Amino acid sequence: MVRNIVVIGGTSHPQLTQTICNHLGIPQANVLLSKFAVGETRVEIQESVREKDVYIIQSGGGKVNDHLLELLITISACKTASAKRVTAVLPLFPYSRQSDIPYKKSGAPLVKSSAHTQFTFDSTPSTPYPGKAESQGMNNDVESLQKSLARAQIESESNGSPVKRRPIVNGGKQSDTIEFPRSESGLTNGVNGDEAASISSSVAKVPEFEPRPGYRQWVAQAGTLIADLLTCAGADHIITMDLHDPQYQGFFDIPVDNLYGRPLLKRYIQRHIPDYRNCIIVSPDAGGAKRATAIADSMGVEFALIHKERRPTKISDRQNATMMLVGDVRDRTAILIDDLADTSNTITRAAKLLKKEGAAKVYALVTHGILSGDAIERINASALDKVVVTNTVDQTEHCKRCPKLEVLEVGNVFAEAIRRVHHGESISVLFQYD
Ligand SMILES: O=P(O)(O)OC[C@H]1O[C@H](OP(=O)(O)OP(=O)(O)O)[C@H](O)[C@@H]1O
Repeated sequence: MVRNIVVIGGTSHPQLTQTICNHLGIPQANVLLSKFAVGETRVEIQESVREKDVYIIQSGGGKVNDHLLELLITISACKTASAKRVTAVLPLFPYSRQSDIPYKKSGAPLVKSSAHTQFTFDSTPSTPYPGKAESQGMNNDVESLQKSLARAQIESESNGSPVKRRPIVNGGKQSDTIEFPRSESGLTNGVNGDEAASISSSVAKVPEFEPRPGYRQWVAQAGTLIADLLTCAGADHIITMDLHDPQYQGFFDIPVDNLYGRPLLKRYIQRHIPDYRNCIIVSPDAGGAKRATAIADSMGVEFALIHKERRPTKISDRQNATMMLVGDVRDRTAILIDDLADTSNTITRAAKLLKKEGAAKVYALVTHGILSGDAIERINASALDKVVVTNTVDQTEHCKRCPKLEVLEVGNVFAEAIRRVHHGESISVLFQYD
């Protein structure tokens, strides 16, 4: 039994809090977590936390925004009640997939631009028009102009930017009408009079902004905000597991302990997958390759990689063409390793591809089984033989609906991390799994 320690469980995962408390040999703290009629979160700490070491267990997944706000208010409540130290224990860290864009402390994205720069929606490369010469560094000949227009169209199609579609000329032969701007001298910019005469001479206008699906210029990346909110609320320390992006730790000014789920996954493979030495570990996307190779290397088994191109639309055979396998899985047991399964599109599509490439069996071992929306139905209907997740997210309801699902317990790992942090011991032993 550890003393002077208080464990508070949020509403996201009561079972995990109970397991952690059982391991620590202490009862959960009395707290009232509810909502006012209007929908606002209400938190009441019903025992003294003065000068105590407080751990608040709250996972992502489910009603993630409600859980996050409840956590922030609980941290603040403990802090104002004079807790000595408050540690937020987030088995699944919310918003951790939204850490892509680095922000300065002042809030602006870390991009270089002069103070007078204004954002415009001009074509890329910039569109020539009367009075405006071709951009620097470009040759003023037809070929370079054609190339730049072609590039602009490819960019427009690949990233959804608001660059207007333009006809492309192939090898000097017009596949469609192409419009070049006329200079005031009567000559088209960069094209002599004869050449200009052979093509349409109407003036190209500066394209106007036309928002359309897929345009992501203003998609907020909330990573920094979430890190700042936790710190502002009063968190002194964060404990989490398998952060989607480990660099996210750098967003915090307080210590972050990112525990690994790999030892649990590795142990499962060794104990439950028949003839595991002949299996092949597969990463379903390039982002998870490091994670998967770490497990493959530690067990001395082979590794394969799937190149995934994410398209947020329905699954179809055509879409599967955007996944490509690098490696040989024929007649082998393939084990997909990933940090999380949310919609489960990634693992189910990967499983389909692996079976198509001749895999005998396909397992998916994932740390965070978020399984939102119709993920369970997708898994049930998929080529996956088994899906193994940890209970960083509550799996009670998922298990009832998914016979392929198996759950590994992480309560003991978090309890041990809490015990070690409380006593000021090293937790690096929890990172080792050989
Ligand atoms: O179950 P799903 O909804 O398909 O999501 C799961 C996938 O999403 C995450 O990667 P992400 O697509 O964010 O790419 P990344 O690994 O390159 O960051 C994660 O690593 C999984 O591969």
